[in-house]
Amino acid sequence: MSGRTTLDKLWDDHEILRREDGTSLLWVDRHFVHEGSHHAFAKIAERDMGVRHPELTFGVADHYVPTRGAPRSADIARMIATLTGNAERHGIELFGVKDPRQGIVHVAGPEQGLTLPGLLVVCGDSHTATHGALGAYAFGIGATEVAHVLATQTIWQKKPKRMRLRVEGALHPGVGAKDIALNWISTLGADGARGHAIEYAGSAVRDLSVEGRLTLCNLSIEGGARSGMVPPDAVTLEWIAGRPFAPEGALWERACEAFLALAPDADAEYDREAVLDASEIAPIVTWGTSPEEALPVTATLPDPARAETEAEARRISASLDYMGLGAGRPLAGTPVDQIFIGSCTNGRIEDLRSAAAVLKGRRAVVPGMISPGSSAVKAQAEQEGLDRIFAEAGLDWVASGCSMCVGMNGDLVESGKRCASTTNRNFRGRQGQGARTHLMSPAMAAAAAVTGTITDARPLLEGRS
Ligand SMILES: CC(C)[C@H](C(=O)O)[C@@H](O)C(=O)O
Ligand code: SF4
Repeated sequence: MSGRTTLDKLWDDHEILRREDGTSLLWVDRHFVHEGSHHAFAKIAERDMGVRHPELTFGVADHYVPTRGAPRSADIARMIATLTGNAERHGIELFGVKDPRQGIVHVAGPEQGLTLPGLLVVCGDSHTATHGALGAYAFGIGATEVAHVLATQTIWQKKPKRMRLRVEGALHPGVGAKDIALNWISTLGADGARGHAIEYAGSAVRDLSVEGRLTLCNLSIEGGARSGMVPPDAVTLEWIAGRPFAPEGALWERACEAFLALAPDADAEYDREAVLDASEIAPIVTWGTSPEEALPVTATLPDPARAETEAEARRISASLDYMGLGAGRPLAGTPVDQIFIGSCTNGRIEDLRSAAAVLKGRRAVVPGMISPGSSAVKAQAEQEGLDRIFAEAGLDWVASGCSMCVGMNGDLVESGKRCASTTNRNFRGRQGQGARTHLMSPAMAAAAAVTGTITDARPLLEGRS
């Protein structure tokens, strides 16, 4: 028998039983809920069921929280109140609007030490793969499954195929985790990793900070993967040590041993392998309406006339049309109307530092909003004086939440406006009806702010940290 991958180890540790059809019942160690989980609470209420393990479930207000002042409408306020009510009713600890631990679930969970290596983590949210950056097996689930987890603390799953994505070599300065992710998604396609759990490996991944790994795993789902994971190493342990919910003392020592044992065995076999050369990755920007429609900032836009098939030509035309872009023109230099920095993809402290490195001493020529991924990130950024750099650049520094990533709190991009955004989805209407979204890294969004166009951030970073 060959050795086990990290996924194999986590799967074996959580499998309670396997049905004849190959579906397994898995134990859930950590369950996160947010405002959107209200359907699931309603489902268990209908059947008069309680929450089986409220101490293993944590609630976070994120999708609907106001980033300025009070909620914009009674409906929005009700979404937050419903979460609060459900948490109280079932004895679930909640990081509510005013709690200093509040944040986007995929930022706050890891930050509080609730996401640990070896845990099976679920949430009714597609970007739950983010938590895999710490060596957890984490995936998003639907409302019926959320109800099942609330009622039983278990979930039925078919084991995904195992894929290893190695990124070897060193990234150039000004290129980061977001660029690695958009690079592989544009190469393999938005469906490229379907049915697979990705384990990220290679020297460029090992060299990433945990923040970078969280960004990388966050985008796994945009390439069709069920989950993304970085096997725990010394970087992981150092990042987790001392966080509020992390094990302490002798327990921590024992935990570290167990965490490191989750690395794949040397002879582990994967169903699929892919390799990227880090030195070939440039800052990437999306031009279309799917994260796979992405190109290096130095490239020219595609031309439907040069497409290989008619279907592809139609798809390119439709995307260019929606985005209001001309075929074959350079991507750099495209004027933007506004920028947004934040979200569970790029709202962490390092993201804000890299945006600040570009913005320091410069003025934005278009409006923009910066929403930290959590209240703790906000406090840290303010302690470092990043908020002053943003304010001096003329950008709005607001409270933490999902905000303009999806606009559920009312932070929307107007129809026809073009937004340089550090988020993870550029679907039609994602940031508002008719809104045009270009996904990019925080440094690139900052560069767009100071030039008013899609711009290579690298020259603006020269001589800066
Ligand atoms: C609203 C929520 C359930 C949704 C998701 O599942 O991902 C959101 O977070 C998103 O990013 O589109
Ligand atoms: S920040 Fe965006 S992607 Fe992340 S959970 Fe919120 S809405 Fe979803």
